[in-house]
Amino acid sequence: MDYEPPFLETYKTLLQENIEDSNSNNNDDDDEEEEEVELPLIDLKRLSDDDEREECMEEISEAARRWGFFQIVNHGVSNDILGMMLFEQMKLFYQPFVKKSSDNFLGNLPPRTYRWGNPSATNLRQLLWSEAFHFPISHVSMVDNHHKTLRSSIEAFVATVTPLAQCLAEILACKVNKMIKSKNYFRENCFAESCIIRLNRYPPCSKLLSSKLYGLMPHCDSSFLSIVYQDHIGGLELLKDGKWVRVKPNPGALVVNIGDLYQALSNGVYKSIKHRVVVSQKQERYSMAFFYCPLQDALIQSNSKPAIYKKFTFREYRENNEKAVKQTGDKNLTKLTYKVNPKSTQDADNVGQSPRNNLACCPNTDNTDKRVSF
Ligand SMILES: O=C(O)CCC(=O)C(=O)O
Ligand SMILES: [Fe+2]
Repeated sequence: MDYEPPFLETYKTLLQENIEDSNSNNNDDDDEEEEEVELPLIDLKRLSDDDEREECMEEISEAARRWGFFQIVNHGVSNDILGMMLFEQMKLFYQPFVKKSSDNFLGNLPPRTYRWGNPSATNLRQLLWSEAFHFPISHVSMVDNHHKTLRSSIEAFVATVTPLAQCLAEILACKVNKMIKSKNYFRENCFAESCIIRLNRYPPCSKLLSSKLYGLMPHCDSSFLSIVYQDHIGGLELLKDGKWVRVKPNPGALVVNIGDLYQALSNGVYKSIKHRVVVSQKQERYSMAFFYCPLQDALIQSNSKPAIYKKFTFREYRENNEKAVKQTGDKNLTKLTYKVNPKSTQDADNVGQSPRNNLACCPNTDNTDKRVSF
């Protein structure tokens, strides 16, 4: 199939060495089957009901504290838009590999808009059995007219998912006592153009390899929060109480997860949880992630005292992530370097301690404020 990236040819040596190695050591540590869990499911329709709104907001906050992950229905992003996105995504990935990987395939976009595998992998775990198109939203307008239905679908998706992300961010903020100084923090710092979208495809993978490599390595997202649409195949796993668990796929819902920026802003109340994607032996899988991010110079500083994290700008954080990936292969170390007291045990694993329900910046305390809607 001419659309598949040449994983086997490109990583031949790495694959041979590591497979021989693991066969002779018989040390496959991932034989154990992970437990499957259902993420807390939140019906956002309840936000429009005066009797249920408060309880629904509380559930969102609780899920973000305890799980760092939850799923939402009646979120306002229509099935038509999601269906169109999936259709466009499949059309894109089914283009021949030589075309997808050529310069200017989509127009005048930066070279790493399309990415696959991991050129710097030194072992199988780093290889990444996946391909992705990664667009800062500010680049979407540069997609040329050969792909205009892709461009218009992304624009329609972004137009509904950005207010959804802002609404969730504001609900989370109002549930942590005095977390941010201004109730307009997200409106002033996050815009559609500061966000990122990533279209993922995970090709099927042979039985021999599928247990030895990842579609996406364990990572935390750098966003405030991420909103993910996935198909029915499954493969997303997250670290829950120190153990990897499989997330039961629900294509009728969107998955929301807390990113590093929100963990820092909430002074560790909300958890940016490590997650990864494992690959299927039989079927390809699609997912689409929207990363709700601020402008590069936005300051991330929790107003809660004592602060667990030093203040930083998003630009600084991203640059340090890039350095950490180059030096150690693991961007997750960046979060630790921002801890005021790296030895302190008070962090995101120690959640649920802070005073709650001060609604000083809650979108609903001011009943005239109806800007947050679906
Ligand atoms: O494919 C998924 O379900 C998750 C994708 C993801 O974690 C990411 O793109 O950061
Ligand atoms: Fe992620």
